[in-house]
Amino acid sequence: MEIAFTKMHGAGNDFVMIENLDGKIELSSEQVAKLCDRRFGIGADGLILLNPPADDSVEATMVYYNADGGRVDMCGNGARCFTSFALQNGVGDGSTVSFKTDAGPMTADAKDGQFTIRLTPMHDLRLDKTLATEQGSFDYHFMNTGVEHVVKFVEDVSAVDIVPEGSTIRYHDDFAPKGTNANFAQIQEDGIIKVRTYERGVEDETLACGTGVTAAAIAANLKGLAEAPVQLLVAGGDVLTIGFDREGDSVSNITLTGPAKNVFTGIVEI
Ligand SMILES: N[C@@H](CCC[C@H](N)C(=O)O)C(=O)O
Repeated sequence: MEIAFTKMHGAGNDFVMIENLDGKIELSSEQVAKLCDRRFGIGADGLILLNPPADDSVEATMVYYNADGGRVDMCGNGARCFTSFALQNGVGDGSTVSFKTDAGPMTADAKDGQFTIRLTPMHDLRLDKTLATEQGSFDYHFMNTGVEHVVKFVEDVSAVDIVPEGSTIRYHDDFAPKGTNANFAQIQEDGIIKVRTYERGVEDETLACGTGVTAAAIAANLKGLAEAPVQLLVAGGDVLTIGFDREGDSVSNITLTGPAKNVFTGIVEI
C-alpha cells in the first residue's frame, strides 16, 4: 500500500504528516516506528494523522504517535504542524482550526507564519519535589501539559549530558508505569529560558518540545522566575512563546506560539 505524506517540523521537532480525512488509513505501531526510522523510513520524531472529526464539535482529529510507534495524548510542536497541515488540506476557515487530541479539544490559528494553539488545562502539578537517583538527589517540578513532564532548573543547560540524565528521569520508578519526558531549563540573564528536552518515545534529545517548554514556562512562573508571556529558546535555535493567565496557584488559558514548516512531500510504501 502506498501512502502520501508531508514531512514537517516545528522548531526542529519533526513529523511525518498523513492526511486521512476519509479515515481509511490505520497504522500499526510497527508501521509507525518504521516510517519514523531515520535509516529504514522517512525519519521523524513522531507521526501525525489528520483524521476526520469524531463529532461536529470540532473540524478534525489529531492522532499522535511517538517515533517508537506508541500513541500518546498530545504534542505541542506537532499540534502547530497539524494546524498548518489541516489548513493546507482545506480544514478550518483559512486561519483557524478546531480539533480533538487524546488530551482533549483545542483550537489553533495561523498568523504571519506563526501558529498559536490553545492547550488543554495543565494538571497533576507537583512542585518542589526531590528525585533520588544513583547519581544523587535533585529538585524538580512535574506537571501534565498534555503529556507528562519533569522540569529541572540548571545553571548551565549546555553542560547537561541529556541522554543519560534524561533517561534516568524518564525511567525512574517515581514516574512508572507511563514514564515522563525530562526538560532541563536555564534562566538566562535576558529572561529567555533555554530548554533542552529528553523525549519519551524518541528516547533521545529532540530539537524542541512544545509541551515541555510549556511546563518549563509554568514552573518558572510559579517559582517567581518568569512572567507571562514567557519566551523559551530551544535546542534547534527557535524561540517559542508561552502565554497564560495566573491567579494565585491557578494557571489557565495556556497558549503556545511558534513556527511550523513543510520540508518535503512524498509517497511511501508500507
Ligand atoms: N514533542 C512533543 C511531545 C511529544 C510526546 C512526548 N514524546 C511524550 O511521549 O509525551 C511536543 O512538542 O510537545
